[in-house]
Amino acid sequence: MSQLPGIEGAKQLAAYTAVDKHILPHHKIIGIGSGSTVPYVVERIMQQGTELNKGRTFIPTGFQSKELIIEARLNLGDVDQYLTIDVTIDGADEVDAQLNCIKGGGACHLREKVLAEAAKSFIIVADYRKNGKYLGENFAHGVPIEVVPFAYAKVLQNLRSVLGSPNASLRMAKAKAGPVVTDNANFVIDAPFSRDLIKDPSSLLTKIKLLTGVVEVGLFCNIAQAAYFGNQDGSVTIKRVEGAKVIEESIAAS
Ligand SMILES: O=C(CO)[C@H](O)[C@H](O)COP(=O)(O)O
Repeated sequence: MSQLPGIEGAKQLAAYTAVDKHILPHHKIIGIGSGSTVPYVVERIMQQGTELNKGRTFIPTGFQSKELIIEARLNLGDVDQYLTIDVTIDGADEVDAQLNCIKGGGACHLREKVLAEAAKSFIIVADYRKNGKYLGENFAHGVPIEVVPFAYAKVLQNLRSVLGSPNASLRMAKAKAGPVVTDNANFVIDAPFSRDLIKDPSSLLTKIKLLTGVVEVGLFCNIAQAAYFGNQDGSVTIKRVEGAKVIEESIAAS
């Protein structure tokens, strides 16, 4: 299905397959996530045709996806107008066996979580590198935590000395002197945790969220209904919730 080589091909494959399965003609309000996989989601949605898309509204998770929606000439909305979204499709930095995710590599996880929770179905698209058994297995940068700027030093201290993340650090900008500033004018801390501390991500999420000054945590627990991973051989691995279980299946390369 994908004509692109390597990792880009894997991202495109995941995105195209997820759109084909989850963005159906009757879906009118659609959440668009952030990152480098999501442009392929928008590409595939556009391939569904102008006629279908003119009756739809697309809600972005941040500046990047807003630009994608505008450039594609799709109808733009916001989550304060549409409290219920039919489907949100987004990327992830890592997904575990239970479909818990680390998100926020692009510092958009506050809006991403609002749109994920507002959606009747929240679907992840990623390349094979993000498909793990437990969180922190491959993604070593840590859990992204959005904080209000004036509280960042205190949150850092608490993460290091109370919650057991000695290497927690303020995310610094690459082409600007100073910290990364989110779309909500906040800072981001990246907090790596040992396997022992992250093995119950819901409990860790609660502890981090209770620190005063924390706005949102990039741990998405029990929110995703399915994750699509494009593989190097052109196949797609799908993990999806069925009842109380997560089922894993594969679509062979076409
Ligand atoms: O959470 C995110 C942004 O905050 C992204 O969805 C995540 O970083 C994955 O991005 P990519 O598709 O580039 O791997």
